[in-house]
Amino acid sequence: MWVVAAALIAADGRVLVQRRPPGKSLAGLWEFPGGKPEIGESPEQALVRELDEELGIAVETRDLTASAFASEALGHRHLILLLYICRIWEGAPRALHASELRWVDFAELNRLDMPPADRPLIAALAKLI
Ligand SMILES: Nc1nc2c([nH]c(=O)n2[C@H]2C[C@H](O)[C@@H](COP(=O)(O)OP(=O)(O)OP(=O)(O)O)O2)c(=O)[nH]1
Repeated sequence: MWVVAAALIAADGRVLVQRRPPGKSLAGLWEFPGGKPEIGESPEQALVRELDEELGIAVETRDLTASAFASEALGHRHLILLLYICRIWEGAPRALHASELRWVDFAELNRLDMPPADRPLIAALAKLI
C-alpha cells in the first residue's frame, strides 16, 4: 500500500497534524494529511488532491519537496509512506475529514499517538527543518 502525506510547516516552524476520525482504521491516532494515490496520478498530484479534499487548501506540485519515506508492516498489509515537506499553500487548513487539526512543535509531535510508520518520519523531519 502506497500512501503520500505532507508535513505542512508554518512560518513559526510548527507542523500540522490531523486526528483520524472514529470509524476509520487507526481511529484517534494523529497523522500527516494525505492518502492513497489513485490510478494514473503521480504521487505529487495525489497529494495536491488529498490536501484539497482533507484541508481545503491549494498546493502547487512544485511546492512539495520529497523528504523521507517509511516502510512498515500495517496489520496484514505493508505500508510505504512517502512524506513531503510543504511550506507554501493557499487557504487556511480546515478539518474536512479529520476529527481535529493541530499545529505542533517537535516536542508535542513526539508526544502524540501516531501510527508506527510515522515515528521514523518524525526523526527524519527533525533533521530536515
Ligand atoms: N495520511 C496518512 N496516512 C497514514 C499515516 N501514517 C499511516 O500509517 N497512515 C496509514 C493509515 C491508512 O491505513 C493509510 C492512509 O489511507 P487513507 O487515509 O487514504 O485511507 P483509509 O483511512 O480509508 O485507509 P485504510 O482504512 O485502508 O487503512 O496510511 C500518515 O501520517 N498520514
